[in-house]
Amino acid sequence: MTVAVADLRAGPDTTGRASPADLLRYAARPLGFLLWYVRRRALAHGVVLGAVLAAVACSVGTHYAVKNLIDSLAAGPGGGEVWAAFAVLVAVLSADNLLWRVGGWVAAGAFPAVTADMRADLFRHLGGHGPAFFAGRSAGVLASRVTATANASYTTLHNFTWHTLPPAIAVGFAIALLASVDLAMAAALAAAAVVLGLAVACLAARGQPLHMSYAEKAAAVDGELVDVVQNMNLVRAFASFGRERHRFERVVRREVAHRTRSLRYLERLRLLHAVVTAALTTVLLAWAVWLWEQGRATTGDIVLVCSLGFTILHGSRDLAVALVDLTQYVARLSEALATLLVPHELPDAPGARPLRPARGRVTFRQVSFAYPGGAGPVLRGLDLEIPPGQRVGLVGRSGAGKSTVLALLQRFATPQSGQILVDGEDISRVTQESLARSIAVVPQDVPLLHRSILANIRYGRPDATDAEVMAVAEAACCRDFIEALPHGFDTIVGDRGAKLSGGQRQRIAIARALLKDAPILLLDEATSALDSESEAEVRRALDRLMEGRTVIAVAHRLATLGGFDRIVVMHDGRVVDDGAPELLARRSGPYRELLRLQTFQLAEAA
Ligand SMILES: Nc1ncnc2c1ncn2[C@@H]1O[C@H](COP(=O)(O)OP(=O)(O)OP(=O)(O)O)[C@@H](O)[C@H]1O
Repeated sequence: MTVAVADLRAGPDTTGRASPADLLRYAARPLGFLLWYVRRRALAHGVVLGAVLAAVACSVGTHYAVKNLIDSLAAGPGGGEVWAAFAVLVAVLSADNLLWRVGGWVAAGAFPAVTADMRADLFRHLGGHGPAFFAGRSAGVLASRVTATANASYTTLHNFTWHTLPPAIAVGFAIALLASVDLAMAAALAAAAVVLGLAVACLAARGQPLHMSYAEKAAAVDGELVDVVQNMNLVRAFASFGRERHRFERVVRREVAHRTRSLRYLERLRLLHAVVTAALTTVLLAWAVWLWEQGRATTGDIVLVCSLGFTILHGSRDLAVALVDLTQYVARLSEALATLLVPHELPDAPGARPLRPARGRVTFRQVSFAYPGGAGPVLRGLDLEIPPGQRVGLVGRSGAGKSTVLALLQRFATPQSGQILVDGEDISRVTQESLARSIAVVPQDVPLLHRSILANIRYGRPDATDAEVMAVAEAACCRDFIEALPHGFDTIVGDRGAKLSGGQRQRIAIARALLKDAPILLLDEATSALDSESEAEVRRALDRLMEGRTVIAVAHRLATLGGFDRIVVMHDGRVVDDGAPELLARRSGPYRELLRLQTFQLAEAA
């Protein structure tokens, strides 16, 4: 009973979530995908189906009840037959109306709930992808595909239940009833309806590539729009809005042309069906009158034959139109699923365990790595051993592979050979969630969600109390500037923190990392884009954050590594110099060369 009630409930179904493997089975099977979600709410959809079946039976039965009434009237007054026939007609009419409404009421909960389940599962599936997946795709296209899946599923269910199923059942019932009057006529109409239905379905299927290509072009419009909106500052800075407008209009024109081609194909099909239906209706009417002239049918029979004949012909027309529309919705669903249901690049290893609470020892053992499709190896047998609590500055020329070291440690990609260990555990054998909990990152370009400052800091530990959030904000030197904002901690930061300065964003990231309290801290150019005033504040905040943690900091400016225990110089994917900064500065080698170069550049700039 609990299951049955849950089945009728709206909102995402969190009990029977789809695993990535479940979802991927349906990447090329849009109807199977939809059916899978319908089955998860079998009771509700069963009620809708039952109501539609019964309602259509009543609709068709109405014709028979009218024939009965006419025959009773023709027999003349007397007896209670006329009123009995009248009562049957009223009962069938009322049941017809009521059953549609029962179906509508249950469907109003069930269909949106299916789309909620789908969106929840697709969102979860998206979350399992690594950075490489998102780097290669537009955020706008991905977001719009999730919405498109839900919309296409809803319209498919709606169309099937209210526009495809009823005429299909009506045609079946009507042919069965007609057979009680004239078997030959019923057989001929059945044959015509089947041939017509099949012809339209075949032609409709042939239009699938047209609908698919329209769906792709529609997705491209969404992607283009989001890309430009996200980069509006860049567009303005280069005074290129006019150029972007032309580009957008071109993409929209292309989408409109494909949409028109797809719609016109459907219109041609409808026209073909209308012409054939008109011809069949003429034949049917002539046949009915001929039967009456022969005295082989009563007046009521003629009325029944005519109304059932119309039901069959109009039903087959409605069915054809609905089927044609359905192919378009299924094409949209298919296109969206093909974009979204891509296997995860880096799933957890089978039987992966959570990383034990770590102290922060980091080991790279003979790690070699090349990006897929990249120019060649980026890391070549890299060896690096960092004991817990050590502060290491990673330096070297641009392209040496520094950021790649940080990316591999977070398991954004897997090395082709070698091992990366945290506290002695191979990170490819532990769950990615537990690894992420052990590492805090402060990057140069701080990602912030379009939420309040409080929510953004609390992201580091969702169960932190307000007092704990205030404490880390204080330690990260951001309390003063936050409290000076009009809404203080409740200020919404704007898209990706657009309402804050670079230094303010950086300090919020530091507060967030303090709250996370992970043993390993990665700093990726955390102070490179700041002026000296905000850099001093960020430095103070960073010093507090670094206390007692293993730190790996990628830095271009060697001056930002003051107070570090160790410097590792990378060149061409290898470690070429390694030691305490004072030691490296004293002896000739790659570090001293870098130091000399930067001192020279600074002097020149001065
Ligand atoms: N996602 C990627 N796909 C393909 N190649 C990449 C990718 N990311 C980086 N690379 C390449 O790998 C090499 C090393 O890049 P990496 O970003 O690790 O260097 P880096 O030392 O951090 O450089 P910088 O100091 O300029 O940030 C570069 O040649 C770069 O072009």
